[in-house]
Amino acid sequence: MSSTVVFDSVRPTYGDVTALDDISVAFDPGFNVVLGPNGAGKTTLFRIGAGILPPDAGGVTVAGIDPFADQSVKTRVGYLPHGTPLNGQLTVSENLDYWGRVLGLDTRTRDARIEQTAKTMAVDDLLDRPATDLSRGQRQRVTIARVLLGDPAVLFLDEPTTGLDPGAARSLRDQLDALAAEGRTLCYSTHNLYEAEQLADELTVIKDGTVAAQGPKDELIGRLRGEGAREVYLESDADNGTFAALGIEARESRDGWVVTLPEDQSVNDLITVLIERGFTIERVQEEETSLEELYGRLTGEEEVSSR
Ligand SMILES: Nc1ncnc2c1ncn2[C@@H]1O[C@H](COP(=O)(O)OP(=O)(O)OP(=O)(O)O)[C@@H](O)[C@H]1O
Repeated sequence: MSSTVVFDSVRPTYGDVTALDDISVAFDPGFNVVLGPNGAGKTTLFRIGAGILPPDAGGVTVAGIDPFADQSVKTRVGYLPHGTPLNGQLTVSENLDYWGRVLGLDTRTRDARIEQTAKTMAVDDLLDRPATDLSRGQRQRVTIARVLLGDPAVLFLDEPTTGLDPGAARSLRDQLDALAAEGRTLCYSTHNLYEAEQLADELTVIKDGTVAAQGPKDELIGRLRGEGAREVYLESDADNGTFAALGIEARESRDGWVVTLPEDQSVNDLITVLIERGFTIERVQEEETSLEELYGRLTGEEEVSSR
């Protein structure tokens, strides 16, 4: 069964604030990274998908079912809110057991799932520790083990690596990557463009309650690369007069030229013209367009990216 999540023209409001403006967007199995400035509407979208916040208009389906009409959503969909607390008075195992009860799992299933998810998230050696003793990274792994208890096909994870040190964040990302590779649908919000670039199969950028862009990560960045003027380094014996005659801005750099290609001109066209005029081209290097640049163009904002 496909575990695709489909939002169809959803419009949630908080009082007179319209958090999302008739958004239609779908998330397929794999790693879906959702980016957007503070207040863009990411958390709101996840809360709707998890069947927690009913929209005022529009609808959502998870694997074809309406999460607001069908209680099986509790085990089909896992939701990790930003800054999820654990009960510090209880051990890790008791926290997981409590959540298993909330999900309605029977004792045998609960025990089996606790053992399995604790292993998956590498917290099996922490089961008897009081939750209050855990480091932030350990706590975050336990909360994700908790989200996995119902064996959900769809996971909404709201900024799960915020506040983790680089090592803890990396190991958590590796574990989440493995979950996506199993065929689950991970919807993952972050403000960290480095991890978005590392993890995403599909990128969605939300701005002011609308979808500014969505697509496979490489395709989105590639699309941007084809837009606007861009710089290309050419190692060539061509001279400035030639570039000027072609109407192309160029400045000398190292053993060649940095040329600014207009939007409507391809590198191949330029190379062809230069070769026709008898010049040699030793090397061509196009500027890489980064996700940071894409994000900046789509949202008009600079995002802080912490590695
Ligand atoms: N409980 C609430 N009551 C009133 N307005 C809210 C509430 N929750 C969110 N909003 C508003 O809805 C909009 C979307 O907020 P949301 O939390 O979904 O954004 P976000 O993209 O997750 O932001 P962040 O990156 O800061 O977590 C914002 O304008 C926010 O102020």
